[in-house]
Amino acid sequence: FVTCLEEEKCTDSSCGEIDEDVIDIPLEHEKRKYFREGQEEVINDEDFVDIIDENEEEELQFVKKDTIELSTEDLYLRIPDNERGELNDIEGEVVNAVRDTFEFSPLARVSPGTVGEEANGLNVSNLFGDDVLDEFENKIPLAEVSRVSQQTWLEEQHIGGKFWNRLQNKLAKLTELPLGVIQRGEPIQVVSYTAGGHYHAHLDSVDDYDKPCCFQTRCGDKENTPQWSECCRLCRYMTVLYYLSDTEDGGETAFPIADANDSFVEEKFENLEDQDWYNLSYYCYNSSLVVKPKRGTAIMWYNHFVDEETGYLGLTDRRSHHGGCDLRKGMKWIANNWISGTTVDDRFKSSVFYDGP
Ligand SMILES: O=C(O)CCC(=O)C(=O)O
Ligand SMILES: [Fe+2]
Repeated sequence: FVTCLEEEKCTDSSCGEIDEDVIDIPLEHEKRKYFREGQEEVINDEDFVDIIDENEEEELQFVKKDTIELSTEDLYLRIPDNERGELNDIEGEVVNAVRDTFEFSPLARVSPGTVGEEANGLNVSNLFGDDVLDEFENKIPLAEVSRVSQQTWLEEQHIGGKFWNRLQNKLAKLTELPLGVIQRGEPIQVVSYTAGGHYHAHLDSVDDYDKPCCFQTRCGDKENTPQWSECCRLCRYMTVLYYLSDTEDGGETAFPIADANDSFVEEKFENLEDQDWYNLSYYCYNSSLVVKPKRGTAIMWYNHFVDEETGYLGLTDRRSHHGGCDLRKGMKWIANNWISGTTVDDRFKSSVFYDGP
């Protein structure tokens, strides 16, 4: 769809020429405000947001924290446990598609053969696989390795258009962003951890404003640009993280400085070396927000501020640092659904992940 929200930004004819997948939507919206201001608020029943899918009359609800360990109630949502709930679909269709691929022993996880391997039509990678190998050769403790996990990218073709569309519609309602914003985002990333696995605190997005957004960029002659490419920067406005499994022991998602005020954030970064608060193998439970994975639930948060002048993607919010704590037993499965945001200058640039209807 085409949106020309502010008349003066385009003439009638330039609007007419814009491809259907080009989006011009400032990012400010109700849920974000609710999130930012919600820290101090008591959440009443009537504040809960019901999101009804017009076609299927399913609903998503924001729920209170009685089912989970959370210090901030309003950023948690639960998808109903009914038999055909969205995440049960993900559990069935997505996880089954990749489960065989991911069933490596902890040792296989760091053997060269598993790095960038193709299996069941999916590319599996150990992110920082080579680093992990180096670390192992140098006998550096697992706790010092920033990420120990496996991940793969799921696209529409892997799980089918029907499911993909339903999920995107749900996300649009959930995030209160236009469907077009959801559609131009990256594929879904499925991540699994075995015992000892973790991902130390990090930002999902970056502030490297010399580079264009990866979701809008083709590097060299590549069809689209890998999310980790050097030529571009991640522009992940929001993260929606689905829990595809419970965890028996450990494996929480931690936000070490989620509730920090500005000066506290500065302090945390000034003394980073001393404090090492981002090392979740050691400091998971010092975090200001710790979420215990529960299958069929999801959390979402904002990685960026909205630029106050333009209403488009602003700087990253360092309070959104987060990661996965050490899993001590069994397996943990999650999926990341990143929602891309564009800067004002690139607002008419299309996404490499979406060709339009
Ligand atoms: O495993 C988790 O709970 C967090 C994962 C994460 O932050 C990521 O994959 O970017
Ligand atoms: Fe992350």
